[in-house]
Amino acid sequence: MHKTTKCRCHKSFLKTVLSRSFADCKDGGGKGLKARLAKKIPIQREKFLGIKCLHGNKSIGQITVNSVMGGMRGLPLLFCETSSLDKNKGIYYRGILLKDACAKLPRVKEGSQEGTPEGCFFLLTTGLMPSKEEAEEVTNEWLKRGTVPRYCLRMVDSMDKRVHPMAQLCAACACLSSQSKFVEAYRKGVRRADYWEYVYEDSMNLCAMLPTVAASIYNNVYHDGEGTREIDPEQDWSGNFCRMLGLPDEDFIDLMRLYMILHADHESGNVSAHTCHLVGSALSDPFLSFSASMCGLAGPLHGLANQEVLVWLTKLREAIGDEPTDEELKNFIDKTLKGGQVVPGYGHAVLRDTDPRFVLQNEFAMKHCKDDPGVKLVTRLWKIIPEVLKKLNKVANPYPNVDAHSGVLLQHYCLKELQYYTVLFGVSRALGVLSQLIWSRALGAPIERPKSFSSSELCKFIQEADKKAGKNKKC
Ligand SMILES: CC(=O)SCCNC(=O)CCNC(=O)[C@H](O)C(C)(C)COP(=O)(O)OP(=O)(O)OC[C@H]1O[C@@H](n2cnc3c(N)ncnc32)[C@H](O)[C@@H]1OP(=O)(O)O
Ligand SMILES: O=C([O-])CC(=O)C(=O)O
Repeated sequence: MHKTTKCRCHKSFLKTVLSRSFADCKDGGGKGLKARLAKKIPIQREKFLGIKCLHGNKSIGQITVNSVMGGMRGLPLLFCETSSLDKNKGIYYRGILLKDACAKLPRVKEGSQEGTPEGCFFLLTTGLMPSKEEAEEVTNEWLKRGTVPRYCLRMVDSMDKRVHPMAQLCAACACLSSQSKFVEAYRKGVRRADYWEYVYEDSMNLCAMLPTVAASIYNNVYHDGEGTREIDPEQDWSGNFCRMLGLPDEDFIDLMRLYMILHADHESGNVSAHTCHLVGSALSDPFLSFSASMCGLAGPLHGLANQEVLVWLTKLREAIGDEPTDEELKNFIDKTLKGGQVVPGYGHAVLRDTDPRFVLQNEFAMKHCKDDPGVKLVTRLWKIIPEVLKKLNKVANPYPNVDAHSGVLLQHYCLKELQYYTVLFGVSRALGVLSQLIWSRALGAPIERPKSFSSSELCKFIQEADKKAGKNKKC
């Protein structure tokens, strides 16, 4: 928000601005992703400013003691242009239900049955469904920008194999910060209104480089550094990534395209997106902001849950085999719960039904590998685990989330190394959190800094509120 322009807004002008919808400017301006953004950003900036000037004092929620002590769950607090989560229907990318977005994204590669993550990035950033040519343009941009600087690869190559692949990803992305165009421009005193252009450049470069960085981590940890780092200009982003992982099977590349689209964005309150936004709000560059975001994704209650699911399924299969009875499954789940552990891949902070990202992966599995024992087991557990969790009478959402399915699909296509799975999630999440970061800088979002309370301050607050309400209890 630009303070100097705040007071000069004319109400009638602002009202006109607010009546325009984001999709109104379909022509988008010049060709290419950046030109389209350059055309849209001033319009959205006026709208953002207009909302703040005209309605800034309106209340849209209430803060309770639970909000402060309960992880801010459910508080309507954050701004997010790229996607929005409905607790029952799941995520909408730019107003389009994920399932429909997957269906509509253009199929770019001949023979491919899935859209491309590059097209998804175009959708998330511009708010427009790309044509085939526009999705291809992003692919070509990323092919041009994909070379990773030697010093970064040298650092990755020097990592001990015992360092978790997610810790390696965080380190590699932080080290790329020295490439930042944003840092360079900031040092030269670039105008605040132009920050977004440099954040855009960094974000495009980071997305382009991620497959090589991620595949190098994989090959170093699991294949003694064997494997190519060459980018093939005939392949798209996912094709190159799979080739570098040594898994060039066409169906697997299609799975990766789908996977990268499904895991990209989940509005801005989840741990990885919020972290990227928070760190970016201090004007840390996109490489550092993304690195911080990945530190959050690496937690077992968030992205690492997909690794935990496979660990849990492996233990289950070792204990009761590939085709256990329902009773045996229920007993195994009970044992997990009695051991004080959560059932990984189940539950969600916001969703209250089966995660559509789980369903979309299951649909892929039914098409390509329905007889795989892991897939069959995950499909059966989808019915059984909720029955058990419901009986606890405390789990807000007993249904599977995105992480409950991905592992068995990766196993089917021979990507067996569980500790690597969250890196794939991270590569995908870059598309969403970096799109959000471009928009945060484009709209001039300020530094994030909520107020905190100590327990005695909270008690004082409660006593005062009780006094006002005529009660007189001690905290
Ligand atoms: C990409 C993603 O991040 S999707 C989420 C991935 N994470 C997982 O799959 C891990 C397993 N799930 C969980 O731990 C939780 O469901 C979370 C972290 C996702 C959400 O947490 P919350 O919003 O606190 O869930 P909720 O309000 O339902 O929690 C209420 C209680 O149910 C428990 N609970 C929630 N989910 C589960 C589960 N899958 N298994 C067992 N218990 C659970 C909580 O631990 C909590 O118990 P407590 O009161 O004794 O502390
Ligand atoms: O929305 C959340 O809190 C977690 C999640 O599913 C995601 O980030 O994909």
